[in-house]
Amino acid sequence: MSSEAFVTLATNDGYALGALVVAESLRKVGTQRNLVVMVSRTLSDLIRQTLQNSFDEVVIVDELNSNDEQHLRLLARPELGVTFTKINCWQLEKYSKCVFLDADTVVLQNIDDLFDREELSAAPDAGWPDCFNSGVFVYKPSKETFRKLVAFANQQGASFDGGDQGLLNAFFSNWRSADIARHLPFTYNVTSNTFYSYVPAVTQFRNDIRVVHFAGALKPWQLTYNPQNEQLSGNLGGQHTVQREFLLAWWKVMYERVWPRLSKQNQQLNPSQSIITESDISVLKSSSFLWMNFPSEKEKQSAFEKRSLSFPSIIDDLFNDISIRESLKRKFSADKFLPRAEIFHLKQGQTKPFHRTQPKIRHYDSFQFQEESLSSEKILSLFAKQQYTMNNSQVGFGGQVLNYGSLTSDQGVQAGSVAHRRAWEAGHVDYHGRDSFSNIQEQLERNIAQQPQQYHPSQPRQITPPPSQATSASSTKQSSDQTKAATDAPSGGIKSTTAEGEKK
Ligand SMILES: O=c1ccn([C@@H]2O[C@H](COP(=O)(O)OP(=O)(O)O[C@H]3O[C@H](CO)[C@@H](O)[C@H](O)[C@H]3O)[C@@H](O)[C@H]2O)c(=O)[nH]1
Ligand SMILES: [Mn+2]
Repeated sequence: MSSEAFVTLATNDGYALGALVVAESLRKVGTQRNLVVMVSRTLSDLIRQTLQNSFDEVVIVDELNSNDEQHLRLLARPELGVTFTKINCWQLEKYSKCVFLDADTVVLQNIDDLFDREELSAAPDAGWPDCFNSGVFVYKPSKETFRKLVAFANQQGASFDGGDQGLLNAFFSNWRSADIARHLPFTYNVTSNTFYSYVPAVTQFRNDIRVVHFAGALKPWQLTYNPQNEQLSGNLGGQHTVQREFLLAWWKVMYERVWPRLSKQNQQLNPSQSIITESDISVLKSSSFLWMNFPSEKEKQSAFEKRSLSFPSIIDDLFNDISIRESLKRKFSADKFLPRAEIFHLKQGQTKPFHRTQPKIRHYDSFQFQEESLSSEKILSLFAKQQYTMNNSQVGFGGQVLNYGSLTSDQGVQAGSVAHRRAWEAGHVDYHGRDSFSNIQEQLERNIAQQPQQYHPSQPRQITPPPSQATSASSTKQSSDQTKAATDAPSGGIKSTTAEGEKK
C-alpha cells in the first residue's frame, strides 16, 4: 500500500495551485496512498514549500518538451509541449503502482480502488473516445518503460497532438481494443467542458462522478472566486451551470483547504512581517467597534451613531489604549509614536481629506486609512489592517486583523501573524477588506502571469484602497451572510447550487 502513490505534475505556480487542490481533495476523501508531485525548478519558494507540506513527496524533474509546434497548433494549445514532462512519472520506481492525475483535476470521491487496475488504465477522451484522456491514468513505474517512452518520443511526430496524450496513446496503442478492464469509467475523469453535449447524462450520473478534469484552456485558478456569495467571475464564457458547479467544487477546496496552507507557509517564510501580536488582537477584538462584536445590526448602527464608531474616536481610542500603546512602543521607537494619520473620506469616487477634529461620521461610506509619513508608517501598518467599509448599514471590519496572510504587495505574499490565522480560521473573515479573497486572487494571478517569479520580502508593504464596493446595495444581508459563509464548515461533494439565470 505504502508503495502506491498518486502522482501529479506542476511546472509553474498556476498548475501548482491546481496540484495543491489535487492533493487536498484526495486527503479530503480519505486516500490511503502517498501523494507525490513532480515539479520543475521554476516554482516560487512559497509554492514549492507549500507543496512540500501538502504532498508526501516533491520530486524535481527536468522539463521535457515535445517542441512540436506543428501538432500543438492543431490542438490550438501551444503551451502543451511541456506536458511531455509528465512521462517522468515512470521514473518513480520506488512505487509499485501509481495513478497519475493532471494538476487540473479535483477528486470528489475516493478513488483508491484505481490501484486494483493495471497499466495502462485510463478513461476515454470525450473528444475522441477511441483515445484515452491522459489526465487520469493507472501505470506501473519503470525506468525501462520511461526509456522506451523517451526513445519513442524522439521519433518525429511521435505525438499526434504535440502533447503527452498523443504520445501515450500512440505508445499504448492497444488500449482502445485490447482489454476493457483498462477502460476506466468516464466518472474517473469527467472532462467538465463536455457537459454541454450531454447534460441529461450528467444529471443522471452526477453522484457517481469521482474526478472532475478541467481539460481545456480555461483553468479554475484563472478565475476569481467570491467566497461570500460563492460566485465566480472572470472569463467564464458560456459555461453551463454544471461546469460552474464543478468550478465551485474546485474553489471550495482551494479556499477551505489550500489557502490556509499557503498563508501559513507564508508566515513561516516571512515571520518578520507579522506586525500585530496576539495581544494586539485581543485588544482589538474586545473593542466595541469591531463588527463581529455586535450582536445585531441595530446595535451596530446605534453604536455608530452614538460616537464610538466615528473615525476620530476610533483613532483616539486606539492611541489612548494603554496596552496598544505599550505594544507599539515595544515594537517601534517610542519617540516616533505620534499619530499623524490623515483620514481620507472617499465618497462617490472623490478623495477628500478630513481631519480628526471633524465631527463624527454620520453616513455609511467607505473609508480608508492612509499613511502620511514614514514616521507613522509602522504605526499605521496596524491601522492599515483595519479598513472600515461602511456601506449603508454594513460596518465591515476589513483587513488583516480578521484575515491573515494577505497577498497585497506588488511583489507577492504578505504575511499575517499566528493570531490572524487563528482569527481567520475561527471564521472571522472579512471579504471586503484589502485582504479580501479577490485581492488575494489578484495577487496570485499576477504571480502566475509573471512566471517564474520569486517573492521579495524586502518589498515595503503597500496600503491599497479597498476594493470597489460594488456590493453595497445588499449589504445588510451580506453582513450576516458574511459571518455565515465564514463559519460554514467545509462540505464535501458538489453543491447543487444553480447559478442565477439558470434556475429551473
Ligand atoms: O505549463 C504546464 C502545462 C501543463 N502542466 C502539467 O501537464 C498537465 C496537462 O496539461 P493540461 O493543461 O491539463 O492539459 P489539458 O487541458 O488537460 O489537455 C489535454 O491534452 C494534454 C496534452 O496532450 C494532456 O496532457 C491532458 O491530459 C489532456 O487532457 C497539467 O495538468 C499539469 O499537470 C504543467 O505542469 N505546466
Ligand atoms: Mn488537464
